[in-house]
Amino acid sequence: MSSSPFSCGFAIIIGPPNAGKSTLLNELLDYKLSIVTPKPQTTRKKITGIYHNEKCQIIFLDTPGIMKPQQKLHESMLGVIRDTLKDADVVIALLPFSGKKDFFDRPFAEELFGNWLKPAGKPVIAVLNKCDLVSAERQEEAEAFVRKSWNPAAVLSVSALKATNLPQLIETIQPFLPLDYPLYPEDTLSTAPERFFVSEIIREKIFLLYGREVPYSTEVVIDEFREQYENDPTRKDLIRCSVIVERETQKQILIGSKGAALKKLGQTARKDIEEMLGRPVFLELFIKVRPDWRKNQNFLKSYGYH
Ligand SMILES: Nc1nc2c(ncn2[C@@H]2O[C@H](COP(=O)(O)OP(=O)(O)OP(=O)(O)O)[C@@H](O)[C@H]2O)c(=O)[nH]1
Repeated sequence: MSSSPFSCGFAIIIGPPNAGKSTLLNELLDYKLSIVTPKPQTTRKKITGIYHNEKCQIIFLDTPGIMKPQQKLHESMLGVIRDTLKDADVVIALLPFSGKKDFFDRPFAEELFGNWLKPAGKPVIAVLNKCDLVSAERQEEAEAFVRKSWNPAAVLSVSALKATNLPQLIETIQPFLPLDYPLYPEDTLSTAPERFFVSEIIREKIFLLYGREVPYSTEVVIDEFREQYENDPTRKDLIRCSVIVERETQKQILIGSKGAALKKLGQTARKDIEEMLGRPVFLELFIKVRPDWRKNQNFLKSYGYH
């Protein structure tokens, strides 16, 4: 633990799908870094978000939700989580209140603490999210239960959605950060490149605009990102993306009748991309069918999953 007036280090947020990790990160950083949608498993790559205040700098490593490996994509996600755990100074175990009889998914919590966090040997802060769904009494019961069952370094109930107890969360994390100097300049929100956020915005729009199985079968690849506006403000930046799907029927759904759905996707994504970049862009989307890409190791590699 650090007793220095300034501290800095890496925190990993780990929890089940839909626990609220992206919401928490976005709320803490007051900026839309990782995508947030109501469907589980929308976060597929590690994102680094950086929180600053006058006392600390916390470099957050976001992870995909933990789930049973049912297909190759999921195995690769689990690998990302294991690797990210090694880099962390402190672990935020995010358990969402379920609103049901049990406080939260107990078998999952057993597995998380027993199989993942104990072997990793890192200090763990148990953060019980979605506390807006339960009474204060129930929060206290749940906190006591977590302390007794797994004895983490700290336990705290928060609501990422309503921004409840978030300053307390920062204060709880701070003593576990080992460095006494910041690793990044104060205005750095994330080290991930702009093109990563562009693809995340497009993926978010696909999740929001299309129902059924389509979003889960989709990957977005940036083929070209030509920055021309800075040198010549009469020319917009050009972004060419491939939207990869598994089947011809999914391609038809993405395109929609007379291309209407694809047009809407392009328009809504472009608006957010321009807002994020602070400059105008010309966005081109190409839909490509790659049968069963999620089961193919070569495709997974070429899309950045290792
Ligand atoms: N009531 C309530 N809902 C929340 C809270 N935090 C997040 N949610 C909701 O829970 C859902 C999932 O939130 P995300 O932030 O996408 O969850 P995630 O853990 O990043 O999900 P994955 O992408 O599956 O890993 C969304 O509908 C959020 O609005 C909270 O504090 N209270």
